[in-house]
Amino acid sequence: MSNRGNNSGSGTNSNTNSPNRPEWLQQYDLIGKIGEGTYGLVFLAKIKSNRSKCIAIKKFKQSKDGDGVSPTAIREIMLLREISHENVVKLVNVHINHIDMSLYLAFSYAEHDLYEIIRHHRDKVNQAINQYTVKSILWQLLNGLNYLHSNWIMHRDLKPSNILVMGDGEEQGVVKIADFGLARIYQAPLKPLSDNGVVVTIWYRAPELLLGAKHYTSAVDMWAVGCIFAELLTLKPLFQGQEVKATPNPFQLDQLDKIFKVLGHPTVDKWPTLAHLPHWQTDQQHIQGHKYDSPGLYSVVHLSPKNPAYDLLCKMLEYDPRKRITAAQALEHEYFRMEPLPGRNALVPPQPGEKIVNYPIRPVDTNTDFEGTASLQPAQQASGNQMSGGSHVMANRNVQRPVHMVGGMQRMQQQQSMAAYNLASQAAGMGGGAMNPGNIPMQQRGVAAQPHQQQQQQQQKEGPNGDAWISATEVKAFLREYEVVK
Ligand SMILES: Nc1ncnc2c1ncn2[C@@H]1O[C@H](COP(=O)(O)OP(=O)(O)OP(=O)(O)O)[C@@H](O)[C@H]1O
Repeated sequence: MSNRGNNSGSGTNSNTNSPNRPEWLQQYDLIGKIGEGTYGLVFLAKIKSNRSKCIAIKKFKQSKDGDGVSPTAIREIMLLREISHENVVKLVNVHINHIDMSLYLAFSYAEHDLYEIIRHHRDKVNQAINQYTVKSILWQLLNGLNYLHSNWIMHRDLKPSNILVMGDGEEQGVVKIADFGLARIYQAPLKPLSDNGVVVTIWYRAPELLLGAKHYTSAVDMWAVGCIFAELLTLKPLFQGQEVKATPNPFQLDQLDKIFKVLGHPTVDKWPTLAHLPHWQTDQQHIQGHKYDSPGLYSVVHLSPKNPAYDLLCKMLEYDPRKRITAAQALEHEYFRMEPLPGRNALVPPQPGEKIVNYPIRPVDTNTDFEGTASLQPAQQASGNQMSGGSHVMANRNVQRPVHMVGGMQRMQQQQSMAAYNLASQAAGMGGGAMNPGNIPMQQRGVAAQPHQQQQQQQQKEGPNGDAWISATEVKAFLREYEVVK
């Protein structure tokens, strides 16, 4: 068993303990880079005091103005710290390096994500994901989303790489939504289409967004869930539009074209507010003249129109956002009451004796440190992955690993059990993690100069490298002050 969490290998990034590292970093062993997104890099680290615990640290790039973290970002982060639900990834710590005002968010670590799981089935094993796993993933995704939506948090960028699945351990096979609310930290209504080479996908984007809706709702997330559901069934993205880059315009002709080809062109009859959308006119010029010979969604996803899975999918892909099914309604759908019933461990094999799928663990680039630069030391073995000295471990994407069973079948046998599970998850509620003592960055955009004494206090509390903890009390004080001076 090559569980990253249980491995005590010494594969840490050599720069972790360098004297130039921020003080807070001393509590982690930085293993290496695991990914890169629009807003920054994601790293795998272990907590020194508990080396069985892995953590994913997301380093955010500087904001466009290069002047640090905005008050809005601080607000959002405080909110994210209050979020606690089994199907939502936990934000465990927040760090700011005062030297360059870079922001680091530490999340609990998940070994798998849907992007890799789907890719594995499509490209490696050439076999559909079993029904039980699809249903369990979907149920947990909806459960997490229902919690976020009930707390007025929209994700706005749901896609397979943001849906994490826990690897070996007590939480094996539990689905966690990642990356929620982060777009707002950078005050972007929608993520940029392309920013320094990282491709941002529009495949999961709802039609109202593509048509320029300014006031959109949590229904945009349900559209994305529909697209992900279809992809779990077919292993292919449902609407694979060609992105038009270098424009802030949300109107994405090809993406809309791909959607209309499958679902037919929307009509004002079925979606009355359609005509008010800013790009409806543009759509008229480019698309409305087209005749779409819609093949029907069922033929694309290979489901019978009578199948409850198909019914649920159609309700998620309803054009009119006001008619689109909500997460709470979807959880009540007949699909989840039929065998196989969904369960907490989405990765357990459907039937005893059935083939277990060995999903690869995340590849780690141990040569990249927090600055995104190569470390001076050759890479070492970080976990179950065999890492060759000095070489990039990303090549190890295909390392196979057995998926181990925890406590045998953990499926919910009855609908009541799932309801109980739901309640238990909800009971975790807005627990609110304890805040760390310390300081907050005061050099905020648009904020009047801080009183001298306050600045001095801040300097005293900072670590030698300008790093600081965010404390709830001080952030609140800061926000109050900001509101006064605004
Ligand atoms: N908590 C986590 N545990 C393990 N891996 C994670 C975690 N959070 C993110 N990742 C992984 O890190 C990679 C990069 O994530 P990130 O969210 O930065 O980018 P993205 O989702 O691919 O793109 P974007 O930021 O543009 O939406 C992804 O493969 C993602 O699955």
